[in-house]
Amino acid sequence: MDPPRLICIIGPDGTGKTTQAKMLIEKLREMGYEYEYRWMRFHHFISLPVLALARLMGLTEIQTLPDGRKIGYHHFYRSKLISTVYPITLYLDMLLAMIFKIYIPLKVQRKRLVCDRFIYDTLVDLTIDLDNIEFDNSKTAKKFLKLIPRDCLTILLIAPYEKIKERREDLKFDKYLRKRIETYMELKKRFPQLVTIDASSEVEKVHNQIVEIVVGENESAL
Ligand SMILES: Nc1ncnc2c1ncn2[C@@H]1O[C@H](COP(=O)(O)OP(=O)(O)OP(=O)(O)O)[C@@H](O)[C@H]1O
Ligand SMILES: Cc1cn([C@H]2C[C@H](O)[C@@H](COP(=O)(O)O)O2)c(=O)[nH]c1=O
Repeated sequence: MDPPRLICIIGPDGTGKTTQAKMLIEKLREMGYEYEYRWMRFHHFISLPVLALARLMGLTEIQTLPDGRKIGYHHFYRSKLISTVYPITLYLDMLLAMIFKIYIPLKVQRKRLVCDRFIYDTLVDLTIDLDNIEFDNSKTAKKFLKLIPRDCLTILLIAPYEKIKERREDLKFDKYLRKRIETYMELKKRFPQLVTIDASSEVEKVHNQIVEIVVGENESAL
């Protein structure tokens, strides 16, 4: 059977999504399937003025790391206005991104796509920004979820905090990494359709597991 035409790899920072998405595209190409890469996080267009306003209101904290890199935190739960308006504008941005980056290529151009991050990651980002663990149950979250095509295969890469910290120096400074991992664990419970892989093993092992899920055990040796 052909692999699904839309494959999404989601999960906390540093779990290997980009690495695995690229390896999967290469493997599928060798098998005769042309897939395109899509990065599906942070589409800010309509939400941009809201982000700017939030910054003016002092709701954005910027942490500068010893090497000069910066990590931004959104404390949007401190403002009723921003915590109401931001998810709606982000939804509209996601809708636009879905139309141009996913629906048209998938349905009109008949392309095959591997996404590095997807709508579930945006729900996790919003859960953290709004400090609302129930966000994925909200009306807005349901609207986001409705954007997901029915035949989409979503693979969640998960790894323990200590493992992720080893891989990416900068992430040990991220104040919300633990909370982010916990939020993905909650997501996994709520959405059993997410295929979860322990991403703490070596790159090739994780890759083989993904290939097995995508093309089925017998065909992966092709
Ligand atoms: N299974 C693995 N074992 C060890 N190191 C890995 C593994 N997968 C990825 N890495 C390394 O971990 C780092 C992060 O990987 P990658 O950028 O693919 O993760 P990511 O989930 O896309 O991260 P982010 O979302 O923060 O961009 C890279 O240096 C990569 O080489
Ligand atoms: C892969 C990719 C990344 N970025 C930027 C956006 C963020 O600042 C970082 C990390 O994003 P990730 O989702 O955690 O990988 O990289 C980008 O602008 N475009 C990309 O294709």
